[in-house]
Amino acid sequence: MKNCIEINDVSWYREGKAVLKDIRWQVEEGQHWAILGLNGSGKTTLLNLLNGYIWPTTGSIRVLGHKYGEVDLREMRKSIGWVSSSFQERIHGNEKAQNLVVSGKFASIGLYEKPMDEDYDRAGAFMEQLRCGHLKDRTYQTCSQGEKQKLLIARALMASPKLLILDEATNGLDFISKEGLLDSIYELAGLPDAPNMLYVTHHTEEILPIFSHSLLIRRGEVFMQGLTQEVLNSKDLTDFFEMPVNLDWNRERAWLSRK
Ligand SMILES: Nc1ncnc2c1ncn2[C@@H]1O[C@H](COP(=O)(O)OP(=O)(O)OP(=O)(O)O)[C@@H](O)[C@H]1O
Repeated sequence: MKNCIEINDVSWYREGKAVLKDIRWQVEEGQHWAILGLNGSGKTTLLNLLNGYIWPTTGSIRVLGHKYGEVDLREMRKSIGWVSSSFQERIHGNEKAQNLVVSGKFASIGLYEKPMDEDYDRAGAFMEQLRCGHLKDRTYQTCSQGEKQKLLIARALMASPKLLILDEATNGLDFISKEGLLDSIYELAGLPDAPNMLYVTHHTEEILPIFSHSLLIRRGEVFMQGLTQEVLNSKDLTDFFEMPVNLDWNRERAWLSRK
């Protein structure tokens, strides 16, 4: 089995302290992982390393078979989709939803190259898949938070990424919108040529059964990693959060409450 991600003994220091320390993590091709960590634990730093926006102080990184340092990162990033709610602020509000999605093919914000009819057809198909096809002629700024997230995922899919990072994708969504988005993410995993997905979240109950593995990060270090069903349990999460918690599995999702 080939590895999609190999992070070997990676540390990243800033201001004399380790923001990430001795990270060892491997994601096999075809696996989908959840990444769980408290605020400031180092998740965004890890994603920045994966995308080559920052460089490890020590250790090595290999993504999709390419060792960082020996590969053109701009080319690499075309294979990595990163959907983050913070990215929403960088979108021109008066962009038409359909054009925003199509622009994902060129991995740029705004349309600079002339798309072809088939690009619009593909964009339309992804929008249908994510149940936001009806928005195609709407401007981005008139879409709700949940609709914007779906458009950004459709946009990321246009580049046919091999790795898709969903970074706090449900931020600001109400219950119905959140569950709708989770349904769409679940369905994405079932598509032929589905990308490997990483799902970064603060909420255990959002970790769908497709995320077979989980990585728990605490204070810049890997606290635990492995099969989600094994990693997510009351005892280990009590240690992880340093607060007594109960974890109940219901409909293959892990619901956390305070003891
Ligand atoms: N360039 C930097 N210089 C100094 N400290 C940094 C730098 N970047 C991140 N940090 C610190 O490293 C820690 C981890 O930050 P990071 O953004 O990776 O956390 P996170 O897990 O993504 O948090 P959140 O869930 O709140 O987004 C934080 O304490 C942050 O202040």
